[in-house]
Amino acid sequence: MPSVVIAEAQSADKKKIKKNSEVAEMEVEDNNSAEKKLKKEKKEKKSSKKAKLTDLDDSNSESPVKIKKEKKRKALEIDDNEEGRSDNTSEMKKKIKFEEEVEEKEENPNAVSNFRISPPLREALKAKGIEALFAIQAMTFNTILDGSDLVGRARTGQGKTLAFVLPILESLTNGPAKESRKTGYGKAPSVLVLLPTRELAQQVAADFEVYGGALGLSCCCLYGGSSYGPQLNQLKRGVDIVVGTPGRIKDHLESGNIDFRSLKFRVLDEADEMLRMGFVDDVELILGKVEDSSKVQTLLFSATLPSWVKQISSKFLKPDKKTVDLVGNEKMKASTNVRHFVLPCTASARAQLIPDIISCYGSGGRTIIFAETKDSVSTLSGVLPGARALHGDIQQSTREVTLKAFRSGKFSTLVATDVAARGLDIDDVQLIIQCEPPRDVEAYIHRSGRTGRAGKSGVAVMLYDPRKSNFARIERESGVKFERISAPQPSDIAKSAGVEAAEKINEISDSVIPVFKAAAEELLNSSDLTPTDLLAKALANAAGYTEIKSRSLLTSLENHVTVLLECGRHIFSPSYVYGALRRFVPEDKVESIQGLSLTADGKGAVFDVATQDLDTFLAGQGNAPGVSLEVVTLLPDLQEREPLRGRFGGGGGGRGFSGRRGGGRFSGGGGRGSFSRGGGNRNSRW
Ligand SMILES: Nc1ncnc2c1ncn2[C@@H]1O[C@H](COP(=O)(O)OP(=O)(O)OP(=O)(O)O)[C@@H](O)[C@H]1O
Repeated sequence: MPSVVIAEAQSADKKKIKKNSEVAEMEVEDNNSAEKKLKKEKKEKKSSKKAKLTDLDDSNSESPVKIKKEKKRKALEIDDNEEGRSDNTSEMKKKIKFEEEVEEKEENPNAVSNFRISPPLREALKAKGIEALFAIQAMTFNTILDGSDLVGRARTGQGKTLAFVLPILESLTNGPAKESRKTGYGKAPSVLVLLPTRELAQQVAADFEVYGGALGLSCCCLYGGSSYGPQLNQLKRGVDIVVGTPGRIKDHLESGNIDFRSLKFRVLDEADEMLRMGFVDDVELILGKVEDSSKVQTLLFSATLPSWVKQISSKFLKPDKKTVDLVGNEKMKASTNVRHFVLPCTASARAQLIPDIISCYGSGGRTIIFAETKDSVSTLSGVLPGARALHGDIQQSTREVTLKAFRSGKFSTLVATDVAARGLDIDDVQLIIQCEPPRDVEAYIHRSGRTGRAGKSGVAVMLYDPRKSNFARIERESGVKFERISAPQPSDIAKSAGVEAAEKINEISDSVIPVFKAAAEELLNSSDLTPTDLLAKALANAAGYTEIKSRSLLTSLENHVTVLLECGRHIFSPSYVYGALRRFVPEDKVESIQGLSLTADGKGAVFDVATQDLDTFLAGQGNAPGVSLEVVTLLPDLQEREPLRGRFGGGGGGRGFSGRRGGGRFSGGGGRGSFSRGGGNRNSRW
């Protein structure tokens, strides 16, 4: 049988789901001979987010299409019966309501009412504002409810959690798992969900509590860093669903606190991350504890599917498992609801620059900043006004308080390690800032996926140090086409702050005038400035500005400008530029330039110079025939840099590239070996 994979071609305002057999890397075979590839095209109206569906397998279930046709037929029947009885108002009302329902369903085949979702669950969804399923949910619902193992893949923020929560709950209460499900005091769990981080486990458990609670099902969350007692009590009383992180679940298993004999479902969410975090053995041990896996349905959901997922899925999922892949071979792997920017910035300029990026791109919402190490998270959160830190060394209870406060809007800037990159779903995160390119493309996809969720839009800004970072690989592998931007200039930000301050002046009560008038007159009389200039200063003061500094384009340093050097011939190496500068600029000034980069056309080089040294550079050029220097306000296209090769080594004795790249970015230890989930190493990443 051919493999069946559903891929989604998604654009900002249109989703198209199509069959794509090339994507079938996963060797997922659909052995159902009655498999129907039901292509369903639905014209999009009004807003954009309705997906075109290809039903995977509706051979023995009521498909949305069937339901819709049935309802339409019934509506027409009522129509016929109603002829000549137009005075029967209650019947008429019924008819109108019914027709409205039919219309709604025709308009959106993913309407919740088109699925086998029972009324209490429907109500619970409605209370959360969910009236229709997202594509990944619609495409997996019947498959899961009808008993298949499944690998599900969709971009970040597309609703993978409910894609397994809803059919599992229906199966336990109204579907195949209902009969054999254990009930009563001390019942063993029917569902096990494994997640890589504590925060994620709590988030998924909260969904099970809300929606499972509506059906009378109980859930407990088992994660490290919290006391065993309450978890043990819950397990003893009996729960339907266990959600947790591998380490703690393993501990409970080994202590004999959990019994898997009644298990009906096991779910691996963000399984790639569990392996990356060193949970491989724990995960395999836990999954292996299920004695008869033929009686258990296994589901694996992820936003990214690196090749090793094949191993896990072929080891633990049944051979006739299905795959629903809404990303597939699509070039763009990251969220398409997000605008992706890159901005050159050195580590030392970050703290100055980030508040301005937030002003420009934060849209007044929440911002998450990702830094590579716990140390840099602590440092940055300490210097950014109103920011708080989240990383693996912070006590669990504090982590929970911090996240809760962030969710509830008590503060709006969270600085975190990758502990917050996966799965976290926080409302109104408008902006993601990454302090440097992450080491792998998956991390980029997950970090930037904390915004632009559930159909909303967002912005992701990735900072990079032009001397040592290279984002070409991330761009290539994620399919993201980065928009290159320069640092927001303080003058631009101050301008908009000035407009706001001026607006506020109009709101100030006239009662202040008599009190401040004498001081105002005194100021006018004693100053050489015009009233307008004085008022401008007053506005600056009100907006919190005492001076305006310029910011360079390459390193985003304040009080630096970016200079373009050309010499009428091709420039092959930075050392040539250093050599040229030494002909007319003192050595210490040459040493002080920052971010030297060659232009893409090879005809020039750009570098940042301290504003106070600019005159020395410009005046000196007269002594070097053929060399021209010019301050630029727009960065030209630059040559890409391979950070780890010695291409720019040597530097002609100047402050060359090689000297600065010494320690590399991750001094805490290279490669995957540096991941530590136990904490302790302040340079480690979690
Ligand atoms: N059918 C729906 N209608 C409206 N909102 C929904 C629907 N399904 C899920 N959501 C909301 O969408 C958001 C994202 O869902 P979820 O966290 O499951 O995404 P995800 O695909 O798991 O993302 P990630 O890969 O980042 O973990 C959540 O806030 C969720 O409540």
